[in-house]
Amino acid sequence: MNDGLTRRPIAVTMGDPAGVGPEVAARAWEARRDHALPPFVAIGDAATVGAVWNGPLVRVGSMDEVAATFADALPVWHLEDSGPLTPGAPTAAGAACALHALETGIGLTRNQASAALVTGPVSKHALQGIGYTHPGQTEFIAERCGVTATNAVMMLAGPSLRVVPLTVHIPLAEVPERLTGELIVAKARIVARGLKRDFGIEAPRLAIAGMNPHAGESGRLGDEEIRIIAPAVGQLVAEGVSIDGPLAADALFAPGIRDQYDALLCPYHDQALAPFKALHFHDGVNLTLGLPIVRTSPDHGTAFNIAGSGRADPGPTIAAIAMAAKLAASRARRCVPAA
Ligand SMILES: NC(=O)C1=CN([C@@H]2O[C@H](COP(=O)(O)OP(=O)(O)OC[C@H]3O[C@@H](n4cnc5c(N)ncnc54)[C@H](O)[C@@H]3O)[C@@H](O)[C@H]2O)C=CC1
Ligand SMILES: NCC(=O)COP(=O)(O)O
Repeated sequence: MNDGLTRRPIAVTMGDPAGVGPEVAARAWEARRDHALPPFVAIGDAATVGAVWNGPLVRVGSMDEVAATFADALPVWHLEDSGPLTPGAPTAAGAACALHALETGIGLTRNQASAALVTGPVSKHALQGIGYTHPGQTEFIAERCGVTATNAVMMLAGPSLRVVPLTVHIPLAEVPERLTGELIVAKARIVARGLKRDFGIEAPRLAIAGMNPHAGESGRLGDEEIRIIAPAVGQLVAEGVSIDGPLAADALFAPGIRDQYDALLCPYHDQALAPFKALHFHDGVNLTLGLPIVRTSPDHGTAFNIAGSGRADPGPTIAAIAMAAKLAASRARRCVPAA
């Protein structure tokens, strides 16, 4: 990474102040040399880091300051006092701070002050309590970038597996009506493009899981595979996308089968994320394809049950920062336009 664009620091939001976000950001900084992490700035309430971590931190207000201080202290872009803090006990003021941090991180990355955005874990429930209407951070970032929610594609990526939930934060009962051919085609195209542009895979191989047991058993166990998934696969193949399926989801994740593909597309959230976390809970990254900016996130939530106890593993945050830097460098090398 030796050009001006990739030397820009990375913006890391700390998420909900009562969650593990502040401590994993701080512990990622501690691991900066071991993992060759680029300079990054933690965005949120500086007091929340101080409450759970004894290391050196410095308040900054510009990316030049981040670059100048990162070697010796964790740079913190302090936004506001988020009120009395009890780790594990979210508050409305904390949710407001998390949202402010997200807005700030998006702004810094959209205007190219930072090379990439890494978002810390938020409580969707706490955010909704202050009027936030998006299902997650992905859709909010997409909206701020002028991208529709369908075209902002969640991917979970680890060293040995990439998965894409085609529907995300909706009740399971709504999956059959929300899983449409248009959705599958739109997301699969973005995944294929993202694997090429961000991961350098020239001919990506995709597979899509069936929604029902045994991929519907020829219609006996459900007909979404016949009505919706197979025609979408046919359209994608006709367009030149390499995609197999619908395949029985239980076997798709078996070693030797999953390894044949660069990404596995799954009709619903847990179908993708449960096997992914079984393999990559400690080094998995959530990233968003289809955006004009690079955005990654650790693959876990606020972990209120262990916040402040020192037990939170910073591994996923370290992986998210490292992947953000890699993707930003890859886009800079390829001179990918901001669109
Ligand atoms: N990217 C994001 O902002 C995400 C936010 N969430 C939100 O987080 C909240 C809690 O969700 P949960 O389903 O309980 O998931 P969670 O990931 O917060 O916790 C699930 C289990 O994993 C453990 N865990 C999580 N991160 C860990 C870490 N770094 N080291 C060690 N153990 C860890 C927790 O202690 C808990 O036992 C919800 O409000 C949810 O919306 C959930 C997933 C992602
Ligand atoms: N389960 C993944 C998750 O909750 C991440 O959502 P987002 O906040 O990144 O949209």
